[in-house]
Amino acid sequence: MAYPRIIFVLGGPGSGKGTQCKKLIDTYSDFVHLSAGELLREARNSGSEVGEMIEKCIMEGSIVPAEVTVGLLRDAMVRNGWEKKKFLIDGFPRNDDNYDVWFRMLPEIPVECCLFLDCDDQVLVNRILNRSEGRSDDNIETLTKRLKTYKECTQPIVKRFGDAGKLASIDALGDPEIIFNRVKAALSLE
Ligand SMILES: Nc1ncnc2c1ncn2[C@@H]1O[C@H](COP(=O)(O)OP(=O)(O)OP(=O)(O)O)[C@@H](O)[C@H]1O
Ligand SMILES: O=c1ccn([C@@H]2O[C@H](COP(=O)(O)O)[C@@H](O)[C@H]2O)c(=O)[nH]1
Ligand SMILES: [Mg+2]
Repeated sequence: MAYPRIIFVLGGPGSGKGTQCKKLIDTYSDFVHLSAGELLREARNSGSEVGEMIEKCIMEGSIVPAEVTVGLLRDAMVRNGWEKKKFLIDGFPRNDDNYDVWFRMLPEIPVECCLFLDCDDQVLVNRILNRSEGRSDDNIETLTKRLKTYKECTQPIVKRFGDAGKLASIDALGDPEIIFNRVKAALSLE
């Protein structure tokens, strides 16, 4: 059986994960972009108890239990055609629980690397507060909590990938096109 290739994409809120993933799928037809946050935003509208729990986590900048998120990611991979694809998993894994449950639920899928977009706090704040996508969590109160969660829970995950020799880290300051050149170089594309 041919398994998909997995590239996790991490970075602070506003570091450009979605922007760079879009550039990758527009350039390379075998890439599929799955944003964990986007899948959760869709799932919160289900009207179920799980939907209410997701809404609470999003507004608190906290992390949804891993079984929920990994289930959504796995279903999305299956919908997209499991085999021979390269999945960009954007905004996941965000904490130890995410990391451990992913490898427990999907042990057979090889993870190629984690692409990490490194960006200053002040730049993150400016980008998020100027984003005009109508996201309910793009306000200073929730953003402050998202940044705290990122530092306390997600940065240690970046370190875990580094310790495993699977981290592709790039400077995410500058023009999106220049950053895209760094992304391609970090992923050995072109
Ligand atoms: N290199 C860049 N320079 C300036 N603005 C940028 C850059 N990259 C992205 N942006 C803008 O910053 C905002 C956040 O970018 P994006 O949505 O890609 O970030 P993200 O990492 O996916 O954030 P989140 O974690 O909140 O989903 C968007 O308005 C985007 O257009
Ligand atoms: O794996 C994940 C991804 C996201 N969340 C929650 O969603 C929001 C928004 O995520 P973005 O990546 O910025 O779109 C995030 O603050 C978390 O509350 C999650 O719990 N788990
Ligand atoms: Mg995003």
